Amino acid sequence: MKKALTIAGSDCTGGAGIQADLKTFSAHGIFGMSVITSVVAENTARVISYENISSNVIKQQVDAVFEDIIPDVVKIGMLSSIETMTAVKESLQKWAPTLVVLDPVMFAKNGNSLMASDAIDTLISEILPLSTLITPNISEAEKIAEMKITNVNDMKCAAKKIYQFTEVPTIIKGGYRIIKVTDILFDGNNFYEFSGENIDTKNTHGTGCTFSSAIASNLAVEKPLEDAVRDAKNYVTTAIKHAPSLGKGNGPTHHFYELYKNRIF
Ligand SMILES: Nc1ncnc2c1ncn2[C@@H]1O[C@H](COP(=O)(O)OP(=O)(O)O)[C@@H](O)[C@H]1O
Ligand SMILES: Cc1ncc(COP(=O)(O)OP(=O)(O)O)c(N)n1
Repeated sequence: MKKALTIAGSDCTGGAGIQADLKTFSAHGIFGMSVITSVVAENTARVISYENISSNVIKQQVDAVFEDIIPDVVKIGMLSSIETMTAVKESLQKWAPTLVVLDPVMFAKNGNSLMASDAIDTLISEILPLSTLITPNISEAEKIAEMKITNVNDMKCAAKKIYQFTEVPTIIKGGYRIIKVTDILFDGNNFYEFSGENIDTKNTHGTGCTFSSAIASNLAVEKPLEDAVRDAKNYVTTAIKHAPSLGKGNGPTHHFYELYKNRIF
């Protein structure tokens, strides 16, 4: 069985963060493991507060995983402070995982910040270059590439710019922010466009976490990058389409629709 590790924050309502990542790994038949960086008190409507786990405990969690069960892929989500980023950087340098999918989480969909504003430079200089794939949404890509993105051409320009200073393939998620739900991948040589059905729904809590974990799962089973992204796109589209409509805000998606669609409850 392939194994995946997520290094991310905990969403107590289960739609995003560590919880979404573990559900996505499981839905792909991957053994999931987790290192918690931050505990977030959040729901589908708001982020109430969060508290970061100490650097020591983050590093010890990573050591505990790697000295026993070596993951085939690492997915990174919420790293909210410079201290957290430094701890994760040191752990990655120590254990040198071959595949690292980085979702550079900065804000929750409801607009609440999940990363300190003084940490972005550290993210760019210390964490981005240690990744094998970066998966920003439009606003994250705007901050990393330092440019405004309003259309697919801007997405391409930003993905190329990020590649130029990181040498890491980058996929920019169009999500609901661009008219068409198109995601753009630049792998250093070519651009790839992934378009999916645009679902008119508010149930998109954790879509970024789910998408990047699905890509990580597909890379763990050695799918080529383009196939890994295409299959992850189909997975997240299905998960959004069949969301269970929970909560008062942006509800979570259905991570297990394909497994349970024929089951009568
Ligand atoms: N309403 C939607 N219909 C279909 N796909 C969507 C929708 N919203 C987001 N997606 C897809 O979900 C994935 C995650 O994107 P996004 O929601 O932008 O990430 P994030 O949660 O990081 O902001 C992308 O593949 C995006 O195209
Ligand atoms: C603990 C935690 N991590 C990440 C996020 C952001 O998740 P994302 O997939 O970008 O989706 P939204 O939550 O923004 O809908 C989070 N909310 N919590």
